[in-house]
Amino acid sequence: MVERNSEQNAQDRAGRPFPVSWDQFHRDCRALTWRLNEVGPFHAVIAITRGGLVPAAIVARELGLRVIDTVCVASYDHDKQGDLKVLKGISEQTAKLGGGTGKGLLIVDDLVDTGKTGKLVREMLPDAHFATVYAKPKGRPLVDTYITEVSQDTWIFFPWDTALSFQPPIRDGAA
Ligand SMILES: O=P(O)(O)OC[C@H]1O[C@H](OP(=O)(O)OP(=O)(O)O)[C@H](O)[C@@H]1O
Ligand code: HPA
Ligand SMILES: [Mg+2]
Repeated sequence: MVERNSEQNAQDRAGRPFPVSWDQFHRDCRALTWRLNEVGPFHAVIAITRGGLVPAAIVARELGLRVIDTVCVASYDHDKQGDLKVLKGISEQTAKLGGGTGKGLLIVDDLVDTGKTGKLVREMLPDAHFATVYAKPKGRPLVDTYITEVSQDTWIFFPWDTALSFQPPIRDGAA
């Protein structure tokens, strides 16, 4: 029997794998921006770190926005969610642009899963527009605009978390 390493077991626990390449991610971010372009204009983009930094850079570039702030939240240790910790909120300057409630601000994250992170940030900025590239059913009601929905038991593997590696043939048990 083939020895399965701990990373493979972690992926099994995480459910159906959905690997996303840089190319695909860029395309999905551009598709998201086409939708957001109909909704704006926005004063600033707020990335939920760290995953939101990548789509926020692409969306900001496409929308011509140069004011970019962050809300720094930590919760997952690989595929296990712990308590949410807000390590940094938005700056006073960005808060002013949003009139204190986030009006005209665009919050961007890579995905919503349970929706816990999105809920926390929405509470901080109730009138902001919340956009994600991917959405799972539990978190989807929190998002104003997203591109691709995946099932709750799917685990999305982002290109910045992965590397090319050998895959066994499908008939030999590859996912
Ligand atoms: O809807 P939820 O169940 O709250 O999960 C979604 C959040 O989880 C991931 O971030 P994570 O906390 O893993 O940090 P990271 O962005 O630094 O990877 C992802 O980037 C979202 O921000
Ligand atoms: N992929 C990567 N990070 C995540 C996910 C996911 O499906 N859900 C919560 N954080
Ligand atoms: Mg995140």
